[in-house]
Amino acid sequence: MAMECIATVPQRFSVNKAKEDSSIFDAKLLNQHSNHIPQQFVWPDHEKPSTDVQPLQVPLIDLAGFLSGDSLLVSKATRLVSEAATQHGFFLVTNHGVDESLLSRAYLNMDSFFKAPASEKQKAQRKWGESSGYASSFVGRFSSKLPWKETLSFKFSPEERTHSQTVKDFVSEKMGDGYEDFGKVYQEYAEAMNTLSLKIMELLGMSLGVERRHFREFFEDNESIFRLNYYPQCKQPELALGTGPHCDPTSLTILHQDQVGGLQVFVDNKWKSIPPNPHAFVVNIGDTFMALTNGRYKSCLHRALVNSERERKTFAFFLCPKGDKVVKPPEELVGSLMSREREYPDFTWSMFLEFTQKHYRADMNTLEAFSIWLKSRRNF
Ligand SMILES: C=C1C[C@]23C[C@H]1CC[C@H]2[C@]1(C)CCC[C@@](C)(C(=O)O)[C@H]1[C@@H]3C(=O)O
Ligand SMILES: O=C(O)CCC(=O)C(=O)O
Ligand SMILES: [Fe+2]
Repeated sequence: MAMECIATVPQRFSVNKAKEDSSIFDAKLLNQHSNHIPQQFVWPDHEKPSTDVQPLQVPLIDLAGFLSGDSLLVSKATRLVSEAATQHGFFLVTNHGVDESLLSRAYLNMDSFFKAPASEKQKAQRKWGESSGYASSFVGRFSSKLPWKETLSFKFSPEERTHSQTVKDFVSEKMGDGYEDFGKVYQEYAEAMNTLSLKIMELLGMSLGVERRHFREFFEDNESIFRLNYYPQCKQPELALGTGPHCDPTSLTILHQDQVGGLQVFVDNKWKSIPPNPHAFVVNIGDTFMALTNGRYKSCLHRALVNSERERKTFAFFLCPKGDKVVKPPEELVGSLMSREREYPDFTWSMFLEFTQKHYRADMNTLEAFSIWLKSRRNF
């Protein structure tokens, strides 16, 4: 069984809520001036990367086959998704309809941003408590176990709902002239992820035996997060982590990884790798969707390693419901039919997101810690 997200002691944010000082983490400087990484980036022994890691057997779902309506292909896709989502929450999607040239433009633009001077990147500096903007290793947000990465995160809502291009507008507002193409390519990428995620929601709905449109309609007016993960080379990769062990608090993650590799999932008490496949997206269930299925589909522990030879780049699209929507499972997944009592309280994504941005560093226990926090607030 995979290590699904369960309860223990919550982690706290560092006391210092001052503006993040991203100048402390400049990997180029760190890599040039020392053979040792700063102590804040060294993880405890029990969390350091392990070496002898086997690949996880993850099903490859043919999305076009599912959408074709061919009954054999539909039943194969729903069976594979149901098995994977029940066990460890990860599956691969191919024949996804996302244009390969869009992917290559997205990788090219990523290089140009993350290789720019810190002063340029800081134009989009993420503010404390905000989920969008540029952040380098979250210096100032956390005081230890810092991830060896820089990130640029955007809020995304479908244009037909907001009548605005949220990603493109963010780039033009924060970065100004010279970033028109940059904003355009990531607006297009986020829109492609939105389309793909709603198709996957149809597949998930059918695999759970609920109405095909149930979850698609729940997420149509989503308020999602699109994040670029840039993992610089690291001189001591055996001591560091690009992204620490966690379950995604969001609903569904659609990840594209470059050819470097480093994503691992904790299944059957062992870390297992998900090797790169340029033609497929890695899809995983998040905490919020686990709650929407009353615990039937699992949000599981995963992490990202770094290496000393090559930088690593990934795109993570985190599908999230509209912030004020109540997250509760459909009747079919609760009560006598399924003989399952409610696993989690009703909540809204905006409260859960605020919990992860202001009170609790997402790890393997986020949803349980949030449930406890919610109950304590509701008792007052
Ligand atoms: C809602 C979110 C919080 C994080 C980004 C999205 C989904 C994944 C979360 C995260 C990646 C889990 C590991 C810790 C974290 C702090 C990180 O390493 O980036 C998390 C993100 C965040 O809080 O910014
Ligand atoms: O970059 C990766 O391989 C995984 C990143 C991740 O899990 C995340 O950003 O939530
Ligand atoms: Fe993740």
